[in-house]
Amino acid sequence: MISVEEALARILAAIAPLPTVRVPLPEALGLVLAEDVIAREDIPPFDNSAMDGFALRSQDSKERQGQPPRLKVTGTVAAGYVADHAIEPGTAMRIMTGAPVPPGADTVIQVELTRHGGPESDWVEILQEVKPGNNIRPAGEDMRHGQLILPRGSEIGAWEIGVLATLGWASVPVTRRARVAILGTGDEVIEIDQPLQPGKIRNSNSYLLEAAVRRAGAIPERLGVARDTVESLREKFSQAINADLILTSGGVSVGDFDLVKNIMSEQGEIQFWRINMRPGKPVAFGHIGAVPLLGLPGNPVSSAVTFELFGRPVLRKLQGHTHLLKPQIEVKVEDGVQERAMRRHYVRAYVRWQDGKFVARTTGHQGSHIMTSLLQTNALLIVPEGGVVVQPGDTVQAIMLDWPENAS
Ligand SMILES: Nc1nc2c(c(=O)[nH]1)N[C@H]1C(S)=C(S)[C@@H](COP(=O)(O)OP(=O)(O)OC[C@H]3O[C@@H](n4cnc5c(N)ncnc54)[C@H](O)[C@@H]3O)O[C@H]1N2
Ligand code: MOO
Repeated sequence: MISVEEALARILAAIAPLPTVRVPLPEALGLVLAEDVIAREDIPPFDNSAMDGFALRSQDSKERQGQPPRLKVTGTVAAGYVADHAIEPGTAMRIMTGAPVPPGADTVIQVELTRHGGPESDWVEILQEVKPGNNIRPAGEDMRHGQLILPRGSEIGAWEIGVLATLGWASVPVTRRARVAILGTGDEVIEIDQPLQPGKIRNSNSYLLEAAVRRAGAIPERLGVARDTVESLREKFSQAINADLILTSGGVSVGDFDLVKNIMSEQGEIQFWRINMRPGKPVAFGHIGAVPLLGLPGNPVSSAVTFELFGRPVLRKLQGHTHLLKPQIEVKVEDGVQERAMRRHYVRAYVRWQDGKFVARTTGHQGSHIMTSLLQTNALLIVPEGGVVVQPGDTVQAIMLDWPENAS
């Protein structure tokens, strides 16, 4: 049996990022930029007003003999339009937020600091002296033509989409999404819309994995369930040949019908199987032809947990991410973990912030068949190898499943 760290390192070493494609900007959410984004113009593109008010020359805002200066209003510049004349000494123009500053003006005073005769008024009194540049957002203040704005490798979130839209990137070069073939195995496993029969259980793993794959930004394809025969598995694997990753569940342990490993040796190679962890000991990794295959255990909780620990980082690496792993923090375990495991134990828990600390409560019975132990889980507590008991109030490391992956 190898350690979790060694397994992860060996799996990731066998994975390379997928090719680059160009996608429409809205579809780039969650993907990784494949080229540097360099501004091809200044942003803002022109000097513009930060306030609704009046554009004027700052000299004209100075008091005269204790009186506020009174200027002639020569027109209005609305956002989206350009003034058709310049500001001359002693004049001002009404200006709206976002409108280009007219030539001749070097400052803007907000409307609240003026007195005027209404929207059509041809005069305005300036009630406060304003400095040059006041309320003017200069061209290029945000981004300069030629400036590197987002380096390749950046993850595209909603805010990056906003920046790219600002620069007019209607389509974006990204590392493409991974296609993932998902295969259940086992004669006992039936489809979820079938009535239960003696000895049978529903194929929950394929659905859980499909959702988890989609949440990781990849494209899942469920191939159904292979019977416990070499022929059935061969037939299913032949459908997965164009995938970027094959995920199986079940059939990787030592039972008489655990045949996934046999097919891996027949059609590719097994790099390893069995990891010193609970749940999830019989994880297998290798290839079918050139396609990497991650064989997850059949027990549903084992399959869910090992997907988070190995499958998700694989998908992130395939999709060009450099931050692969969820952050770990120290938490205080309110209820403790009494179940002893000789393997490293990943205990499902809910972590909350309370009185200045992270506090965890486990989700109850931790058997690898207890689906309900996955509910209300937002963290995996790491109980070290060797049968360690965690007493109530003890501190352990927790992997925060809902937090974004770390720089690592
Ligand atoms: N003699 C040994 N037996 C077992 C060992 C061992 O070391 N020696 N390891 C146990 C552990 S730990 C695990 S985990 C399981 C993993 O076995 P497999 O990955 O080969 O999975 P199966 O035997 O096919 O199934 C295990 C369990 O999961 C249920 N299952 C399978 N597929 C699905 C599915 N798609 N949806 C829902 N549930 C599924 C299946 O019915 C079994 O109950 O092996 C132990 N045995
Ligand atoms: O590794 Mo198994 O996943 O303990 O149930």
